[in-house]
Amino acid sequence: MSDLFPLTVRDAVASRQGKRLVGPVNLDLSGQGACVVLGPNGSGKTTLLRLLHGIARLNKGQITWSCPKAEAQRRQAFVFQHPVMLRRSVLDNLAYPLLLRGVPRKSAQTEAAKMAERIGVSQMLDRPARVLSGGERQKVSLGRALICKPDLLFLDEPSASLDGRATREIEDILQSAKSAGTALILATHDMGQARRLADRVVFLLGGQVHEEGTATDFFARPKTQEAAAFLKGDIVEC
Ligand SMILES: Nc1ncnc2c1ncn2[C@@H]1O[C@H](COP(=O)(O)OP(=O)(O)OP(=O)(O)O)[C@@H](O)[C@H]1O
Repeated sequence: MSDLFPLTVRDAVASRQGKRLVGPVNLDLSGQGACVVLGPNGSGKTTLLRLLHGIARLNKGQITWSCPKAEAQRRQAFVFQHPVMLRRSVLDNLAYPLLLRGVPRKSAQTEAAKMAERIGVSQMLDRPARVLSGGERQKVSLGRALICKPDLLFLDEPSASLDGRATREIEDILQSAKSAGTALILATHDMGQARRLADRVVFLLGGQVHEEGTATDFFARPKTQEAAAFLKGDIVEC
């Protein structure tokens, strides 16, 4: 299997109704560890993640992977801020992506039960997924994304509106996915989470990459006034 990374973004622009939402963006990501995308509300974090994953339309520029695009898309998954649960049990929600890939039901359910163990939902396998709490839904959605062993996982605000314990559980799952070799690209407003998970940071302002670098450098020595102000918790306008 060829490499998915590096990911190369050249002069990428997304516009809607005559308004430029993102771009031009230039980025090179190697795919090691977690890249955290930071920026004020409306700076383009969600749009950038969706562009990279191929679920938002690119108006100009190029996004290229080191393997063919269809293969790259098969090797990625996306966890949304508000996960949609299928009208099925927790077990069947977890098994679903494997069924879509042609894995026989019995094997898919065996794998789903193992994943449930890993993400801490094995006591609720038969429960309808739609009655789960926000934190439980987010864990199932993560399990559903990880069950096909993606090389890259996108996450858009994975623990927004979750409490400390649920956030910690989500981060534990992410840390172990990261250790197992899954690259993460994650948008978050939670600066504690960014500091705990990030290996690299991309800081967006007004739809453009304002600053980018290692997490150590970004948090200790931001290069721009705007990033320094953002880290201090000052209001930074897009
Ligand atoms: N389909 C669309 N049509 C028009 N404008 C859009 C569309 N999608 C997003 N936008 C606008 O693009 C800008 C960037 O939105 P985006 O959701 O990517 O930002 P964000 O950084 O993720 O924001 P937040 O932190 O509030 O979630 C915003 O001004 C938003 O209103």
